[in-house]
Amino acid sequence: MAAQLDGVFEAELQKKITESKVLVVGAGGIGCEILKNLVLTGFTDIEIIDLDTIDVSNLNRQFLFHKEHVGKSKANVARESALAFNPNAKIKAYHDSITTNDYGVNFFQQFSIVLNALDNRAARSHVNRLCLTADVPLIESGTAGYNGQVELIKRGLTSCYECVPQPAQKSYPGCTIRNTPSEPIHCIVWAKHLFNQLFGESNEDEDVSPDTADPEAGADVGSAALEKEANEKGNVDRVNTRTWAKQCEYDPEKIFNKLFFDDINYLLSMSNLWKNRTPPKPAKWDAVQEGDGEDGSIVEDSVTRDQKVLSMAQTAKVFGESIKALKEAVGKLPEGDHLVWDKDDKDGMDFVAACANIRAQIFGIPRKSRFEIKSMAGNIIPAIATTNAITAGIVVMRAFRVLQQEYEACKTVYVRLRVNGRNQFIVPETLIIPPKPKCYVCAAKPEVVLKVDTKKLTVREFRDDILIKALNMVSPDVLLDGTGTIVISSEEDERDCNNDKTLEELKIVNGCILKADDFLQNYELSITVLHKEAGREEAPFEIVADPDSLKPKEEEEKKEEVKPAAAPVDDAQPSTSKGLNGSSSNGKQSTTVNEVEDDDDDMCIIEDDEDEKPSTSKAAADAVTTPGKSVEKRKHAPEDDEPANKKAKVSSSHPMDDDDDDLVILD
Ligand SMILES: Nc1ncnc2c1ncn2[C@@H]1O[C@H](COP(=O)(O)OP(=O)(O)OP(=O)(O)O)[C@@H](O)[C@H]1O
Ligand SMILES: [Zn+2]
Repeated sequence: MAAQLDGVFEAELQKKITESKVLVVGAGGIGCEILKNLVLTGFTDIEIIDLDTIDVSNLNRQFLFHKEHVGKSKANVARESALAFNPNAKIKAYHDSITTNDYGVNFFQQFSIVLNALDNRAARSHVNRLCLTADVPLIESGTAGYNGQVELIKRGLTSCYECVPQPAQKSYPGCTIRNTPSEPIHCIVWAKHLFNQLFGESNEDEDVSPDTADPEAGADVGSAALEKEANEKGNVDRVNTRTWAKQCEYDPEKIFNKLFFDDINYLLSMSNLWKNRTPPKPAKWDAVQEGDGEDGSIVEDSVTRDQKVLSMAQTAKVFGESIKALKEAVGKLPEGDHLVWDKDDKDGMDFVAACANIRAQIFGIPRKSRFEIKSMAGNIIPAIATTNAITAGIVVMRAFRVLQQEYEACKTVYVRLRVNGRNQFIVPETLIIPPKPKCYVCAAKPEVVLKVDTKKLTVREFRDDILIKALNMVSPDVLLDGTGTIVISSEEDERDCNNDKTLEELKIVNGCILKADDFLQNYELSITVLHKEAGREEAPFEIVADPDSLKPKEEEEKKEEVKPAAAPVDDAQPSTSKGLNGSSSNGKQSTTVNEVEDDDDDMCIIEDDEDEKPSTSKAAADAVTTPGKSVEKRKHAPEDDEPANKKAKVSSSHPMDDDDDDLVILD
């Protein structure tokens, strides 16, 4: 590699590049560029993960992929193509989602640096949290059209991805969507919801039926209308939309007439809604088919079909065809499974475009071409290959700085379409933005690492033996981070059904993070779970924590002052993995704990080095205390036990004016 030639990079950087191990998350527009840059600059130990397969629409900018790769795993093909640049590189590809439990804290800890090239918040937040917990620097990047951004996220130094809440995606009031649409986007959102009701994962909030609770309609107007209609016709049995559609075998005519005639008539009966609005005009399948003199021919040419606003008769045909195709697709799935709407899936897109346009016509809203609807439905801002390339270039330049621990040079960078007053189109922030003290993700809060056999420990044992007995909580609530699943609730009975399940059964496995909150004591803990198979002789759990950050058990505090210190663990054993154990409620004790005279101790806490707060499993433990006590520290960390990767201190007084970040500041 050119970059490995002497003189291209300074020797020290070259060495760091060769020795580092990098994870790239996402092999799309930015990910492909990053991978190529890494390989060309001499990185040789790289892992890349992407859950997706290659789509034709990716080929214009994701240049590691070609026509023959369509349908194949992005991560695998990106690996193969990048190896052509440097066959000596070691690249491991995962065709998987980074959010699955296989990629926990242990997985992240192997890397010197993580480079995000993702396209969604959920995955970004997930990687953000894992990198913070694993204390691995993360370079986050993103582009939207001509704009790009590269940002370093480093625990304790910079703000994290979630320090500032991301603006919520625009949402529309349910009543507007269900009852009174006035813009094309309202009809598009309704059509996407309808897709989910009929074929996808239905969600009560996304019901597409007229909304009788609309405050504008006035009390009971809707339900009165419904009763009247039901009495007259005897057929308005509002069963679940999917059940109803299945019952009528997804007959396009019946679905059309229900959605666009019956439901619209029903809306009309809510007369308050139309006092100051143009009322909708119900449409009947037969009448629309006839086309009222319109062109009703099927448009074969896909470009025209995409770009032209079709006639209503043509739209009705697309509606019918797409329902047939989607019915077939859903029929092939196992019972209970559902389709997922994707703008790139022809039938799903046809269905949404057709339904949105039919509804728009009924409400007197301008109809749109399929192409326009696709952009709006997929929230699409066209991806620009050059922005991705520039952004990925900055990502890798930032990676060099991080490897050299020159964090203060890693200010966030923005890529812009037009130059600013200083003639820059690649614009760095003036400061490193520090963590937000109240950030619920990265603000320093007590962290605990729990090593436990997740296949055996039950939720009840976790609550009673670990949270209550060992960590001194009183009435904890516990959430699984990332998914938000409630594992333990302080509300009586709310989650009792979980009690006899193992942690693994609740998807709490290696690397998961639990947020435990005991609001009675204003006591919050972040618990990183590490799975360990406990041998018969071993205690079932082990906790690594900074005892200063744990709440003492108040009444016991005094009583235990005279209690003997913890087990005489050999001072030369600073390891977290030896000799410091807990015991389960069944009273089985580990060998080490047996040495404690007063062996009603449930566990020993391994305390992190004070300077290394907030603690992580990475920090070497250096003292032992007994549980429940307000922590008598026995400091015995020999100097050479300091973790090698102690945080680099960042000097805020570092003179920035001579910043030689040659790539980024273009004056
Ligand atoms: N949870 C995840 N785990 C792994 N990869 C992910 C995850 N979420 C998203 N990705 C990947 O991140 C990449 C983001 O790339 P990009 O923004 O170019 O998206 P794209 O889907 O390739 O393009 P477009 O959205 O413009 O059609 C995609 O390849 C996507 O599959
Ligand atoms: Zn934060």
